[in-house]
Amino acid sequence: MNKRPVWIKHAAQLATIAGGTAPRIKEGMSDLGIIEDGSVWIEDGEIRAVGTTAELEERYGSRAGDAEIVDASGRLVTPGLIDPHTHVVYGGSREKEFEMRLEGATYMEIMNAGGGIHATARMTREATEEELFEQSWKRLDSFLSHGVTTVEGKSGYGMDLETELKQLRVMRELNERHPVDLVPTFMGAHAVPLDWKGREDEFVDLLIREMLPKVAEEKLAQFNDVFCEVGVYTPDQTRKILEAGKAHGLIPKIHADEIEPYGGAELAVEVGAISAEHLLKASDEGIRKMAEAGTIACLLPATALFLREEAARGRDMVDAGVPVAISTDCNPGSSPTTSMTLVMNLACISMRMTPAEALVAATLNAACAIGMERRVGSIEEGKQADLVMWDVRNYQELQYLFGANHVDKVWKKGETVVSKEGEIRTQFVRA
Ligand SMILES: N=CN[C@@H](CCC(=O)O)C(=O)O
Ligand SMILES: [Zn+2]
Repeated sequence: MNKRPVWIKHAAQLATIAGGTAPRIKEGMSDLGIIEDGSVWIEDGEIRAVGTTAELEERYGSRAGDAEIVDASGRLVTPGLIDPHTHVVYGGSREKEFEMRLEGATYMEIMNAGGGIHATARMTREATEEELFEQSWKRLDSFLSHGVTTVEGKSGYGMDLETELKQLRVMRELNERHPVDLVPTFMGAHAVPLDWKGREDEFVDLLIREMLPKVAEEKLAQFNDVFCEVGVYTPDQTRKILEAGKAHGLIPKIHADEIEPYGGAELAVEVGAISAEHLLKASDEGIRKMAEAGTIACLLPATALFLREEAARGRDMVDAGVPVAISTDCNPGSSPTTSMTLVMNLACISMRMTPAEALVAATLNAACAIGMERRVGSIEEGKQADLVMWDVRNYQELQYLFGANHVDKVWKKGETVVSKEGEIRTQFVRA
């Protein structure tokens, strides 16, 4: 824990996103609570005060000598970004499938032939806990370097009790030892294991009978997710798994309407899911129901890009009143990226969300999608001091200068965990 307070001063724009813990909808998604010449006082890992630099001078000026002072002149400061949907703990890599897809194979063809999720499951089963820990640690470092301070992670590359528990235990240890907060989700129903093909209902029963109770007993997950998709789990099987999870205190999430329209958005509402993920093919009725119920749409535009699919209808969802969050979906098959900045850029470019909406979707609404809204997602007194200073002047520039990493500094619980000062060593000399 940083013993000295940190005083961030003179931010050109401090995007606080302050004002309540409910997910933002409609115009609320454009309200960034910007303070110009903004200032934040951080102490004991918490945000203690937020205001203009002049206001904080009055309150803390006498203590300036005790503090580490950070001059944020000309820069944007935001809450740490939050990634509410990842498959960050996995073994191996699938770059050959990427090539196969470019040569014409589809994602589902590769998976049905025993590749895809099954290939990663084989590599994850073979990996030791130490190997998974080390590989995933590096990915969490990469998230941090992109300004992401909280990440959700799913199991699902085992689909047998032993490997599911192994993935979840690795996540627990990462959460304890890595600065990033890692929020765990059980996803034993990520695919139908190859040796259970044709006996899907029996596998669902096994998952409910053996896996869910063990995961719950060891308190290894907060959420329960299912890949509800044509050729994977039907809506009925999904409902059964999620209802059983609820009885163990696990909150439902659904990979819904990703490849084919399948009533996944409607089912998310019916089972009281906190969020529905993907939604590329969600129906108008599903979107309407999600808006009515306040179910969060977790949209994954980098996945759509990487699979060369049309992105979800982010603009329509925001306009319909659905609370929208965005995420990398970091995984080895459909989105091997850790860049939430790219995801924000794509939210604007592929889904016609505005720069402000994209930032809310990657902070407060993302926090709400994983039940972390009381601790993170905005810059407010009492919240965890997770912040990013960006080398851009305003929030529009962050989305406009796309494809680059503009992170300058990242604080996690008040500690500097990324600092790019002096990283580039060229020297500009005017001719
Ligand atoms: N669609 C299902 N699951 C993951 C992909 C997992 C993989 O291909 O390894 C997703 O969310 O995109
Ligand atoms: Zn996913």
